[in-house]
Amino acid sequence: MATMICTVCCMVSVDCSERQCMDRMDIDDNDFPTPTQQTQGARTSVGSELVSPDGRRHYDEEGVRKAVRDFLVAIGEDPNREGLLDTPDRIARAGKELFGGLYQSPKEPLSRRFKTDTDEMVLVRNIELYSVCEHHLMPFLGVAHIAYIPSNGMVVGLSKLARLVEVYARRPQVQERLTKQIADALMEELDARGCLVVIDCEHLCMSMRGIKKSQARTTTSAVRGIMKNAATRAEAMQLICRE
Ligand SMILES: Nc1nc2c(ncn2[C@@H]2O[C@H](COP(=O)(O)OP(=O)(O)OP(=O)(O)O)[C@@H](O)[C@H]2O)c(=O)[nH]1
Ligand SMILES: [Zn+2]
Repeated sequence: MATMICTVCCMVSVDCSERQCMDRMDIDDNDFPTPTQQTQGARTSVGSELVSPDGRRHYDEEGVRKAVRDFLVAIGEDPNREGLLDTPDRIARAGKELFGGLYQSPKEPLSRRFKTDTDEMVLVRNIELYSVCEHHLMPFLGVAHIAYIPSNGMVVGLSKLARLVEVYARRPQVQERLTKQIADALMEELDARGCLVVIDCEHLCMSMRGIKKSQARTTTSAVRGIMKNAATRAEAMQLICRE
């Protein structure tokens, strides 16, 4: 029996259609490991290959497994002890989620537009965000707030804004670039008349190592188009900052 795998969210599921993922392909059930394979030590996962939108790079699961084994040896651990035996494979699979955005395009969430009869501001606040800082490969986490002003009434589903955040957060990142990329995608792919993106995060590389300032929060913003207008920007900021 054929199974559907979504090349957007990588979920193997019939539920995928409910997630409104747009780009799916048929694969064969035999491409997936059996339950037995999944629970064996030092296992090898067989699954969907992640390929970047331009087709130039793919996610090298075996390469990640080898690198993690080498890393464990380098820190003085024994990759063959029981607790670590599956770790290279776990990280190889986790990496597909954490860095899956490298294999997605902002076109995916933003292409399913629909028309409304208003060009007023749309704002989604407190979109949970987990990313990985490119300097230390440690998590940074917090929230994104996205406001935009549609043109000709063309909007996207609200969940697509959160999906857009995922596309750019699931990569080695710096917070400034993440903020800018989201704003640029809204202008280019959604053809918004203006947008404001505000991101507020804790960086674990500042909390659990180095300077160890766990209360520090970093806020970045990017403003584009007619949202640069002082009154419009102030309105958006007021809506974002309300309790
Ligand atoms: N601007 C910016 N800096 C970041 C981000 N994530 C991590 N950093 C910073 O990247 C910098 C890397 O500094 P380096 O001096 O190269 O590395 P380091 O010796 O580990 O630095 P310390 O964290 O100060 O110990 C640190 O100051 C981090 O706080 C980010 O999203 N944006
Ligand atoms: Zn860092």
